[in-house]
Amino acid sequence: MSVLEVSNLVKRFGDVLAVNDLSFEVAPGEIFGFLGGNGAGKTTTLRMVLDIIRPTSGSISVLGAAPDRRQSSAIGFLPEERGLYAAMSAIDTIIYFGRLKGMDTATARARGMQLLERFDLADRAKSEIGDMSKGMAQKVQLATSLVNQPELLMLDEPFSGLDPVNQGLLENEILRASQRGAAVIFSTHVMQHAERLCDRLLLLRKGRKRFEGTLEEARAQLPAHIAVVSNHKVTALPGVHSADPVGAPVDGWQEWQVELDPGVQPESVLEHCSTSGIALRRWNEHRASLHDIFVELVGGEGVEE
Ligand SMILES: Nc1ncnc2c1ncn2[C@@H]1O[C@H](COP(=O)(O)OP(=O)(O)OP(=O)(O)O)[C@@H](O)[C@H]1O
Repeated sequence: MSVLEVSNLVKRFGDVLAVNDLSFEVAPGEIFGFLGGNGAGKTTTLRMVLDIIRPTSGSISVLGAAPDRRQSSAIGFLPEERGLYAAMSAIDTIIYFGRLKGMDTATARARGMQLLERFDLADRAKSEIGDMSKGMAQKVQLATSLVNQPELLMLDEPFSGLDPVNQGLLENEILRASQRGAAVIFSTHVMQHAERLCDRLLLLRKGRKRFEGTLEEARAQLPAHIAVVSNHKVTALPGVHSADPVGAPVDGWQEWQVELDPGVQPESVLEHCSTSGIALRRWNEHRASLHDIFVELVGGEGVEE
């Protein structure tokens, strides 16, 4: 059973079609990257899942039921707009959120302390949020979303504002939640995190789904590029879309930059060369990164290096 099922979801704000006929599912234990440029509709979708705003049409099922704030005991959410009570201590903040989600104080305190230890903040448990750095406060807020060991963890831009060490801590927490069986959805503009973590990803463009699948499936949408050195003209090989010579040949050996037809696997061209007796001296595949895929499928806006 899916933890989250979104079907033909539409959200209009006046003239703005923020979410346009969006459908997807997320299974237990799955890490699902929710990617798209600025204004693509990511936050709007997450807010509908949380029942903060209502869809114009379409349906959402969270843990087998329509969104309802009473489900909060099974959900963890890190909002894009961070904000906690400045005058409350870190541990009291986590306990407060744990209580809101139906936990007893002792369990919330024990889990809160475990999380603060993992986040390297145990010695700041009694510090007020207002006295903490932005990144520290963000880790406390992350702890509030994890304290109830949610079955559905939704993190809106969780990496922004964290230094590389804390980004690594966050990656570990995402993996840990998924290993525990939670479905994890996170939105990001930073493709490397999505590339490392996601089992599947969804690319959203102007409210519409542009792609959903694994990273490998996303890669298959783009033509493969290969650098090759051969004593043979490679332009006419089957599966080659274009081949441009690089520099002048040396002793009859020419370097080529080759683009294959979409969907053609580099191995099939390599196999053809070997069975046809075409000699190759060098063969380097350039695998498309998620950054390349994002720029190609969604457009360049809203992607960070
Ligand atoms: N409450 C609202 N009233 C009017 N328009 C809204 C409202 N909330 C969102 N929108 C519009 O809906 C569209 C989608 O916004 P949303 O915040 O969901 O995008 P996003 O993908 O989260 O973007 P970002 O990466 O910039 O956070 C935008 O055009 C935005 O202006």
